[in-house]
Formats: sequence, structure tokens, C-alpha cells
Amino acid sequence: MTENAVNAADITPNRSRMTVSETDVAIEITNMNKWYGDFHVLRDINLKVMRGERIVICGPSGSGKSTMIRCINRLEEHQKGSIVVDGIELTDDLKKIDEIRREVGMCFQHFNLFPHLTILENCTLAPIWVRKMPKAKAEEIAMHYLERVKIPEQANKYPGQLSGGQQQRVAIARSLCMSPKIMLFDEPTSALDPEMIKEVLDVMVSLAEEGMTMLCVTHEMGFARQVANRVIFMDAGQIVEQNEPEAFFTNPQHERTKLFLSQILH
Ligand SMILES: Nc1ncnc2c1ncn2[C@@H]1O[C@H](COP(=O)(O)OP(=O)(O)OP(=O)(O)O)[C@@H](O)[C@H]1O
Repeated sequence: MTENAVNAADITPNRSRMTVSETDVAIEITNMNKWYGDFHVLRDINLKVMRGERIVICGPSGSGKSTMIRCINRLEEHQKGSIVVDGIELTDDLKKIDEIRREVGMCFQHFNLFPHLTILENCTLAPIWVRKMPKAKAEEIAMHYLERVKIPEQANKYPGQLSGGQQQRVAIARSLCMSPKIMLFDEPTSALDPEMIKEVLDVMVSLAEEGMTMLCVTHEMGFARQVANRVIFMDAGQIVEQNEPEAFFTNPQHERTKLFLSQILH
């Protein structure tokens, strides 16, 4: 893990365009716990995310970061406590899970594109089959977002013909085609070569500038400093500390946070 795989100066967003709602809650997690068998992986997680917030989640390997964000769109199931997304409480009700998944886009470390479908087909699959959108309309929207991530010319290629950075930008475009209100990112750059990291972070920065509510598990501390309005540190299944980036990096309060930062910021 290195700080600033990207030069922070290269990703300077226009903070004035970033607005965080003071009143509108996007996600509220209350006393949430999760076990894998006997292993208590998430312990009493409490987290309120306001609309427009950009939260970076960091912490040592195995601390539960991925599991926590995967609980938000029910890729993992919590056993105790509550998760409310856009006013809808996550329960076993499949209809509610479906409703929440319509609101929440997710990008993973390994892109998860369908290799046998073209880039355009990857982007139109869910709008056509889940949203029942006419194919021509879905393609128009997909091309809009492929232009947005600056790869419209790749629309008819297959994922295997693209670089990792390009594939991750397609994955972001694919999520955007479903008009999510919230985007979850799980280490979107950690499988990429250094020269491709910036192109993906640039897209994430522009989403932040447009006011997207974002939760990002990432080791890109340059990104956290520049874009996040809150950094959360997790360890051993707990949220140990959270603060604005400046205070988080310059004045960490907990010993575990200090140790973690001393290991990654040198
Ligand atoms: N499906 C699973 N079954 C059992 N244990 C799991 C499962 N998935 C994850 N774990 C364990 O839960 C803990 C938290 O994993 P998680 O992937 O959420 O951590 P993380 O902080 O995201 O780690 P990393 O930074 O390495 O991705 C780890 O000890 C992991 O081995």
C-alpha cells in the first residue's frame, strides 16, 4: 500500500460544487452485526451517511471493510441491527432488496464484466432486463456513460480486449446506466497497474463533483485527502475512528489508527 499512487495534485476536484445534505440521510446503519459462522466479523457498526457525502473506508486487511459495504446492498447478510438505504430497511423481503439494489451501484476490484458480451451489451444488459428499457434507449444511455468515462470507441469490443483501467471505467459506466443514487466502490484501483489508477480515480472524482453519494474502500490516501469529506478507519470489525480527512491524517486519536497510518504513510 502506498500513499499517492496518484499525485494528489492531479486530482484536484472543485470542492465548491460538492454539496452534502445536512438533513437527507442516504444510509443509516444502526448497531449492525454480522457473523461468518462463529466468526464475529462486524461488531456494532453505526454509520449515518448523508446524501452527497463521499466517504473513504480504510483499515488493515481483514478488518471487515468489504463485508460492511457488501451488507449495504445485501451481497452479504447482516444478522443483527438495521440497515436503512434511502428510507428502505433491508430485510429478507426480496422486493425491498430489489428496490435497494436499484438505488445502489457497486464497483468491485475485479470489474466483474461479462467476458462474452461486448462493452455496450454489458452496459445495456441490466437496463433492458431489469428496467425493461427499450434496447435503443438503453444503448443511447450506455453510449452517454461510455462517453462520460471517455471510452465510447470501445463499445463494440469485448472486455478481454481492454486494459484493466478501461474495464474498470466500463464497470463504472455500467453502474451509472442504472441511475444509482449511491455508489459503493470496493478497492476499484487495487488490481490496476499504477499508470491506470489515475484514469479510474479521475472518473470517481468527477462523480464526486457531481454530488454522487459515495462509499469507497480504497488504499488511495491521496484520493481520500482530495475528495472525501469523511474518512473512516476500521479494525477488527469495528469503526474505530472517523473524521474529516485533514484531521484524520494529521491528528489521529486512536493507537490503532496511528499504527495503521504510520505503516501506509511513509
Ligand atoms: N465468505 C466468508 N466466509 C468466512 N469468512 C469470510 C468470508 N468473507 C470474508 N471473511 C473473513 O472476514 C474478515 C473480513 O473480511 P473483509 O474482506 O470484509 O475484510 P477487508 O477489510 O475488506 O480486507 P481486505 O482489505 O484484505 O480486502 C476476514 O477475516 C475474512 O477472512
